[in-house]
Amino acid sequence: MYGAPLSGQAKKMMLLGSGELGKEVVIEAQRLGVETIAVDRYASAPAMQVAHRSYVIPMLDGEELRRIIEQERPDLIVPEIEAIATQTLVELEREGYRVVPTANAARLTMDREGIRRLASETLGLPTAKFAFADSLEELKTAVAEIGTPCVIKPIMSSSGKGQSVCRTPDDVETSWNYAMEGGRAKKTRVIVEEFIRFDSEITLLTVRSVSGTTYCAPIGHIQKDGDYIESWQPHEMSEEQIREAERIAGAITDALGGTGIYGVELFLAPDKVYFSEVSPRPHDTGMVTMATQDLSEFALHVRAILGFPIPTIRLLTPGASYTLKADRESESFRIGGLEEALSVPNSQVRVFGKPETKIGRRMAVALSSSDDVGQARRQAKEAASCLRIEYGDQ
Ligand SMILES: Nc1ncnc2c1ncn2[C@@H]1O[C@H](COP(=O)(O)OP(=O)(O)OP(=O)(O)O)[C@@H](O)[C@H]1O
Ligand SMILES: NCC(=O)N[C@@H]1O[C@H](COP(=O)([O-])[O-])[C@@H](O)[C@H]1O
Ligand SMILES: [Mg+2]
Repeated sequence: MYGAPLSGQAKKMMLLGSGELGKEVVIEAQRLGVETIAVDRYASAPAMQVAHRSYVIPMLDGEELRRIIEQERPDLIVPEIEAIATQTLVELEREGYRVVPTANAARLTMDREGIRRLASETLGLPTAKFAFADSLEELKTAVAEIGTPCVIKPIMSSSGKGQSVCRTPDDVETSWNYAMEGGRAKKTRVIVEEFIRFDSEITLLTVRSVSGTTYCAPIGHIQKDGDYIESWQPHEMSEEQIREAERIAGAITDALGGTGIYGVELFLAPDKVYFSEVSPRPHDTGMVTMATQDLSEFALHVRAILGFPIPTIRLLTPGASYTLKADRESESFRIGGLEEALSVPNSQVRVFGKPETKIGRRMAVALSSSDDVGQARRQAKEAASCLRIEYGDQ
């Protein structure tokens, strides 16, 4: 039971991170009458544009984070990005605040080392071989140990930032420099992973709620430079692959605990399913669920974290998503081509409303449905290709 937003008796949800995924979480929370507060490192972030109010703070600054949380006293603290002062969240949770799904899940997934050691060393889940390095010299040793090709990533980064494939020992220095430029926090540590030659990769959205653990239909996706371009649902898998994927997703989400949606990323190789990483929150590739499921991944997250039941999740139709990315840095731009994009059958568009473009920044997504997943993919790609960014000085 809770009162109306802004009445003083409302259920208050604070989002830490206010991108495109948070925007949809806020919309779903508001549908259930929740008061929403959006926080991020920059003004006019997508979720801020739809939340009841917002704050701009450096998200890795524990004191600032504590200051606004103590000022607002939210019922639910909902991390939406990884780069947050998660140690402060752990302390606040101890003091009685609710962090979604748990402060420990946010802490462990904030850096690749925490989650990889949990998955591989504690739970014994199958992963690529990995090693860590804190300097160029250490990296050379780690690459020699893992072998080439291998993938090098800052331990704190997302959407492929600072990630590269190191094909020969001569590439190590280039990869190191690239990781140092792309990391999100001032950390120099990197992970080196064996390069997995997978047939396909999926996100298995896993929902933990009072109704138990439920798996959505697998989402296939294609990534370029470590960032997602295209996703579709359902992805065709054998019974055996589905069983193994659910076993892995069940094990990692049980270990992280709490309630909410998790995006479990898996590589499907001919004879093996590999755990790659997990988001303790809605997943970018899961935006497709806005076109395919009766409850999108955002609706599921909100329902689960509010403690409401989720008796069933229905896949209503196959569908696909395709992203629009900027190719320049600008504060003066317009997004056009919506009329053409929306002329594609069974297609929708989400324009995120980000205030600035950056090279490779995701600005919008096209969503399509069809009885045939291949057709849905073609439609989403066509709709996205109609969208264009016109820069102010053009
Ligand atoms: N060990 C690997 N072998 C082969 N490909 C890999 C490996 N690690 C990552 N990749 C490729 O790079 C993509 C991005 O990697 P990863 O998910 O670790 O990065 P990220 O920055 O956390 O991305 P996001 O935030 O979008 O999840 C993967 O989805 C996969 O396509
Ligand atoms: N792979 C993670 C992911 O997609 N996260 C989503 O992107 C936003 C950051 O975008 P930005 O870098 O364009 O500000 C995050 O806030 C989240 O919504
Ligand atoms: Mg990933």
